[in-house]
Amino acid sequence: MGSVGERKPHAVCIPYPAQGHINAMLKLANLLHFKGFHITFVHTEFNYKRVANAAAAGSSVIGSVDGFRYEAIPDGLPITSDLNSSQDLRSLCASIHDGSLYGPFRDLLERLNEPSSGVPPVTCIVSDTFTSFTAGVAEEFEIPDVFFCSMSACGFMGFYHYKELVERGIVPLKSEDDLVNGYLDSNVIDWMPGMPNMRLRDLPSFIRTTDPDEVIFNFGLNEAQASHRATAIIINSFDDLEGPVLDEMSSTFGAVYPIGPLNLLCSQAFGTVPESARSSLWKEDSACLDWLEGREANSVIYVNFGSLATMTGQQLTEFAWGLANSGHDFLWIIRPDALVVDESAALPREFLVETSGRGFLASWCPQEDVLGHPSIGGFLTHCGWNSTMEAISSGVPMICWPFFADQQPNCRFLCAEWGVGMEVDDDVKREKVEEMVRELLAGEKGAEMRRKASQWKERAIRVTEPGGRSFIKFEEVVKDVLSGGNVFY
Ligand SMILES: O=c1ccn([C@@H]2O[C@H](COP(=O)(O)OP(=O)(O)O[C@H]3O[C@H](CO)[C@@H](O)[C@H](O)[C@H]3O)[C@@H](O)[C@H]2O)c(=O)[nH]1
Repeated sequence: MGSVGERKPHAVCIPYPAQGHINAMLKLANLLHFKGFHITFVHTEFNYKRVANAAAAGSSVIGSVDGFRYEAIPDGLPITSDLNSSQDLRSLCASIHDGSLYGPFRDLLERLNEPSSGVPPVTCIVSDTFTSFTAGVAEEFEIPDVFFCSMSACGFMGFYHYKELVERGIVPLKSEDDLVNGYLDSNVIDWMPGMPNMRLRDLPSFIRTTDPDEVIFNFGLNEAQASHRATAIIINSFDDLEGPVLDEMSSTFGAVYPIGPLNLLCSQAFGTVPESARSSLWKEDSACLDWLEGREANSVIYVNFGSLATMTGQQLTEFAWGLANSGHDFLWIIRPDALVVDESAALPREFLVETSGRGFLASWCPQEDVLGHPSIGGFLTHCGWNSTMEAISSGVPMICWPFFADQQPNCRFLCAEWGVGMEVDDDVKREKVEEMVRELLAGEKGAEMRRKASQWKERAIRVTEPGGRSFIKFEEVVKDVLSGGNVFY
């Protein structure tokens, strides 16, 4: 690494190529840029096209600014022309596992290090915990590779414990019946430190298989174990929220730096989340913010299941009538690719008539602005970790419908540990949705959850302010690890 004042340090940031991971990594990259790093942010070619497409509509940023450049590398999968659809997760995991990104990523670093590249030599890699192949590249170039965990600690450690679940003969499940006969609910795991009373159903969802070769289960197992190769781990969480699990992570991996909520750390540094951290893969519809303007405080339920969750026509209909029958106003985001295609998946006309004037539908929105709007009284969410952190940062209580991956442990902690969530069954029923929306927006339990949510908000703000734990941890990882001990800012 160049010495103080000679050359800028240069971090190459590579997220796992999906929206939730990209958003969080881009915030971290902006913070490092703010600290004086030259940044190369690496998308896959497909996502680069999608971000560029959304950028044309003002929903994202892709153009290079001083000292912050984007690059694209192939991921080994065919590039489809449908820029509104996410890639198939199983194929993506298989392709990453097979090493498709390794060569292109290595070649990129070599190119960046050529004197003619016009950028400083690469001094560190910041890579997603689920793109651990970068550790091999970092060893070759003899630079640190700091892993960034865009998940919760409980989610990540859930994946880490996959190995022991296999060793103990718990996963794969013995029979398909175990998926439906209550087995996942009645089996409580008591040996995961910091994660009390976890039922099997609360673990990252890929354990729900009888196939020992299940692709995503094995991908999650291997990637989490590979985090032992990281120089250090940065995580978008904070001590107050996940203390015991973070302690366990630290004793397992050594240097762990909780710096979340990243959205607040960014607002703290820049006054707001900067334009350059906008990375939507879909075009945003900002008209919903105008619509929210006319509503009373805490009166609207916001419904959004993130960038990957899909639902059947049946589930769509149950949610629709649950919202309609609650009598409350709602803002519902349904992505163009959110519906399972072989179902009859359109919103019933009667529902649209019934809710005319008190519902707003859109396909993607500026979520952080929405959650920060005073009219929002509750969030019906899939419990993706960014959504969870953004809701906590805004003091918004949640109804949880976890779809997959780390969303199950996030839901468990939201409901059982942090007191700001209530869970809808996998098998969603309109009566339950109606009851929960009413309870959340107008009931006593909802009021108590709102009170707790606003306490979490205060704590989240405190830890990201100067002198707060996350603020300090960020300063430490920059100084001690990413800049190799050199103070350059
Ligand atoms: O209309 C929308 C919907 C979402 N978002 C943003 O998109 C991100 C969504 O992230 P997240 O809530 O984490 O959900 P996923 O997109 O599903 O994220 C994936 O990545 C997360 C981080 O690793 C995991 O926690 C999830 O389980 C995984 O599905 C958030 O920053 C939202 O603010 C928008 O801006 N507008």
